[in-house]
Amino acid sequence: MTTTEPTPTTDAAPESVSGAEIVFDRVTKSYSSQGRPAVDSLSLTIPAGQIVMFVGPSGCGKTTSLKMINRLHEPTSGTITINGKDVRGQDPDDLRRQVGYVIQGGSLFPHMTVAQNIGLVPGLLRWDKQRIAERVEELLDLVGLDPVRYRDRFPRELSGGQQQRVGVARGLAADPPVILMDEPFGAVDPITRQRLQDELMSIQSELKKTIVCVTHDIDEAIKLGDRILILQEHAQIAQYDTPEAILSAPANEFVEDFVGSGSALKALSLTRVEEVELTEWTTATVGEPVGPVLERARAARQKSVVVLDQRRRPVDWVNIKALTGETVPAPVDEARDLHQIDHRATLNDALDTMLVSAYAGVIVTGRRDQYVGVATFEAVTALITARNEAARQAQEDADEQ
Ligand SMILES: Nc1ncnc2c1ncn2[C@@H]1O[C@H](COP(=O)(O)OP(=O)(O)OP(=O)(O)O)[C@@H](O)[C@H]1O
Repeated sequence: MTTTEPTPTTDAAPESVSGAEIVFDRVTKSYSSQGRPAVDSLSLTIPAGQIVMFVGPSGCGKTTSLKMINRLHEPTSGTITINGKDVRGQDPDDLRRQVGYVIQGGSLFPHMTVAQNIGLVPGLLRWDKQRIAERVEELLDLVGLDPVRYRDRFPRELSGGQQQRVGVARGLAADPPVILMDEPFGAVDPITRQRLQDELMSIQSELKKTIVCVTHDIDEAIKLGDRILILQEHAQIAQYDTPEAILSAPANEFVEDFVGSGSALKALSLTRVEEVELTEWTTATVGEPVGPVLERARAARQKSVVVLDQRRRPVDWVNIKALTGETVPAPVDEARDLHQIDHRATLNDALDTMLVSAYAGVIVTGRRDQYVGVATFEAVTALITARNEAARQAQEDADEQ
């Protein structure tokens, strides 16, 4: 066992970062006295405020490594520190305050309401009732669930994606600097998965936590990770780098195989919708008189309008012919899927979403799900063409040298 702890970081973290640095120093975990350890002397620094994705073949030690951070597993030797403090020396309550934990399906307690599930850790930390209630409201809002509608429901009354959102809210409840996620979006359909990934990125842009996330899905790792840790058997590091670096310069054959073919296509996962030139679609607010809305739509030569709620969140996308009343109505079917995407979603996501959208475009949202514009099919394909052309040109230049 090592006796020297890594020195705590002395650099003051930028104010906007609320995450903490995690350092693995020669961490080993043996499940039995025979054979090579599941995790064999892993050393790694996870920078404060970043998302680091753990990927690798089944059984390579991803989950074991993750669970040693919050002491669900104890290392056989080596140390893990969070902001310089050895996790093993810490009081379990302190550790819970510092480390949120989100797993597949949300793993909510079925006999507890949404509010009780989210308030669980704050309750253990003996926050008063009022403070817990306020925190629950705030978090439901953050993960895109209306507190009034959802706080008193039981998990069985929620869809898989909603349960997962509540799971994320629960992980964030005590405002921990570190969040651990184990296959958090593994159990939902592809579109919901994409939506949840977008939400996570949007939350992270506000909160700047340190997020360590285990996934089987290399595309998810490329999309979400500031850095990706690719592990081989016994948690040996094959490569630990940014998605861009891993795609453009895989460290060895193992990484090349793991990342797979179609790197050009994968590069689409690195391009964000915010880079697309968005179209300013005509918008209307629920309850607003219809007359001026129709005038605006006609002036813009558009046959449909995006309807927003009072907080500028899209709630409907309607043909102007449907606006026959005096005021803009609230949507009939509140649960209708608008196929909107977050501005940090990837071009791949945008194309997937367009395939199921009624219009040749998707609504793009920004902070707190607020409307920013519409990405049209033409604008997305124009950007893809431009990117491909630039990549081709770069390849030609490289070949010439
Ligand atoms: N509680 C345990 N007791 C004994 N062996 C274990 C235990 N947990 C994990 N292992 C073994 O340790 C190794 C690493 O397992 P781990 O779950 O960390 O891998 P993983 O990379 O997360 O795998 P997967 O992607 O399949 O979830 C595997 O060989 C596994 O069989």
